[in-house]
Amino acid sequence: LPFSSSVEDDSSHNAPSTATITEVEDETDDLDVQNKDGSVKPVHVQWRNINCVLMEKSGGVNKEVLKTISGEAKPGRLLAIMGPSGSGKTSLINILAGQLPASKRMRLTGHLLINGRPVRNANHTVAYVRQEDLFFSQLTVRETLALAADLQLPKSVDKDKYVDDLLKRLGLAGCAGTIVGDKKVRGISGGEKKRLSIACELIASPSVIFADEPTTGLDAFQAEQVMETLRELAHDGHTVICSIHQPRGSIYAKFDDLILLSNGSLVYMGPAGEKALTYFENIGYKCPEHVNPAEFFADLISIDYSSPEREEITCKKLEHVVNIFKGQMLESVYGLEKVDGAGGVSVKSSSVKHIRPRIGWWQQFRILLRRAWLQATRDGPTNKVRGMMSISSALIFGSIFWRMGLSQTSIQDRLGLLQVAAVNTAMAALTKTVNVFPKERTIIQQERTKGSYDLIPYLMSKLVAEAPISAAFPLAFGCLVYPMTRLHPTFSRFLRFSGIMTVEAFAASAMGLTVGSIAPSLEAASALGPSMMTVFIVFGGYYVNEENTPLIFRWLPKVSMIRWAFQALCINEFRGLKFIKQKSFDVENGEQALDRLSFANSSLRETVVQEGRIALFWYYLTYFFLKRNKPRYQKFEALPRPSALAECSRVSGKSEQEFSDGIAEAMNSKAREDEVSGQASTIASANEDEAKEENSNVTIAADEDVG
Ligand SMILES: Nc1ncnc2c1ncn2[C@@H]1O[C@H](COP(=O)(O)OP(=O)(O)OP(=O)(O)O)[C@@H](O)[C@H]1O
Repeated sequence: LPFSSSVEDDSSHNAPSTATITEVEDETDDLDVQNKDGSVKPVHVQWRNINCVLMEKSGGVNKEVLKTISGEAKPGRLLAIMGPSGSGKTSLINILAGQLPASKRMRLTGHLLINGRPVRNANHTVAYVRQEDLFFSQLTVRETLALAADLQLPKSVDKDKYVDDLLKRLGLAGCAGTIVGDKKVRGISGGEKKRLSIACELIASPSVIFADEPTTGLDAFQAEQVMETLRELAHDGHTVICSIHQPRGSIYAKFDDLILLSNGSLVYMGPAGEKALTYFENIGYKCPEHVNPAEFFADLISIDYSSPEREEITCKKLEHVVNIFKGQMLESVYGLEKVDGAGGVSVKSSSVKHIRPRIGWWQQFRILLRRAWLQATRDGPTNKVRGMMSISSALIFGSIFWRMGLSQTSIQDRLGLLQVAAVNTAMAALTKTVNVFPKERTIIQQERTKGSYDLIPYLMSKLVAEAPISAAFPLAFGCLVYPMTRLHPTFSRFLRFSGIMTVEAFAASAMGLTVGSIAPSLEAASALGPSMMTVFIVFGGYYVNEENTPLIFRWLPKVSMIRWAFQALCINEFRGLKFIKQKSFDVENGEQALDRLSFANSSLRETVVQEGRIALFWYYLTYFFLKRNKPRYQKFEALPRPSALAECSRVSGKSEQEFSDGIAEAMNSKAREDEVSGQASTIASANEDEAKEENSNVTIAADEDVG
């Protein structure tokens, strides 16, 4: 269990004000998540000279998000990253968690060490509690945890007991039976959601817990409870790193260590509490009595943009405190030597590893089917809206096309009704899916990052769970519209009518899944889905005859789910129908009507098979895009090793420090690239070698190459 506490006493709990970094004794090669007795394995996270730069398209530096940030987080301690808005807290926490969203415009350099080793060699498990809490809204707290436990824990673990322990430990026992809820249905509170997020993350037994602004949007009491939870987890042996904007005094008192950031620069890194205040007092900034230290720091390191004079004064003050801390840091063991000496200069991989699911496809399918079923059947508001839409549109169309009869004009009415029925069914299914799936996609991407399950069982479970519900709405529509309009009046035709609409709803829903898996946001999906569907409506078989379609668009009717549904509905309706003939050129029977639509030679079976193929095609595309569009994280770029650094510095005419600080810029500047081109291959080969041989003679080889 993640909670059993047995953390070795860390003598650095009372470290001096400028935190010193000591290499953690790592006696075993195995950096497993837990010790054999089940306690959390201590993980020491260290980072050096992290530079994160946003580049302009032209190659120049647009913004320095983080400027040469170094620090550490120790097991058994709660580290808070504080700073004004835009100071780089989220960026730093993302980098440390190995989950900084990748961007072509971003350059990330520096070192990240886990228990003294480059992060790629580490085997630690990371939990990341994000600002946004994403859950399946219709599941209860207990169900949410139980499903996560079923997917992530080995068979040998007593899952019920595990979940009970988690619920108790995180203060969620009281709301275990309450649904999580969303904007439409009220569920648990914001603080409970945050603690549920933490609980879900704890199932993987992480050694390091990251929490990005865990108190945002919570009231004071809830915020206090969430922070208390994180503090307890830290004291249980986890390494806890959280970012926080401006905590109240009682929350600040829970922090063991503190990082202060402003404008991407490090203002302070060391113990929180009195020691941090003493540090600032010693450099001339005393916190007045009875003032919340967090507020004091915020005032000290924020830039006041109210007037040019205030801006200049506050910028100078900030520069002053940043420089003082930089000086102290350079004097301490924060310097480059120790890390570089360890032989690891470039860290090319992020700490996010691809974890394989623990259980087989069948079990994954069963668990996910249960979740999808609960979510689909309990989502009362959505189902109610869909039901009402189906009934109201059936009543409207039923009234407009009331008792059509068998006159010549009824042929046009029939075609109109069948077309609007096909359009209505497709649109309803598509809209429902694009409104729900983008959020679900984020959840499944996060779960898949944790290795909870594979995509195929997920998609299969979704299809199976939603099938009865997706079929219910077209059936309700058909039940009303069919007798009202007096379509071909046999029961078997009615059943086929409903079946065709259901298959079409599946195809439209599958297209909604694809749109939801490629669109970057819910808004984009809501715009993209209906506009794609409009094209399929135009080529839906009613407005443009396929034979008259320009060659370039000929493929469109073939992939339009509306066209195949319309064609199938027409075949179902017209075959065997006799019309009242008054003039010689009148249409005598349904076959003739089908002939005029170019549908005479196709069979119902063929059209339904085509519709099924379209559904499968969209399902496959959804699978493809979900697989392909998994979150990508920014990687650290290679930095020169000391010897090469010295040579680069000599060539560029800059000091080593200057060269190191500006390396991201240098990497992107064409001119500088040319300047250091002689060293580029050296650096690359040195870093490649280093991946193979940690401490060997790579540096010598690099030196020789440079020579
Ligand atoms: N991918 C990006 N593209 C553009 N700007 C970015 C990107 N990532 C970070 N930034 C900028 O870097 C700065 C730091 O951002 P970050 O989100 O880390 O700050 P923060 O301290 O967490 O802010 P807040 O407290 O408001 O969340 C901001 O000015 C932000 O606009």
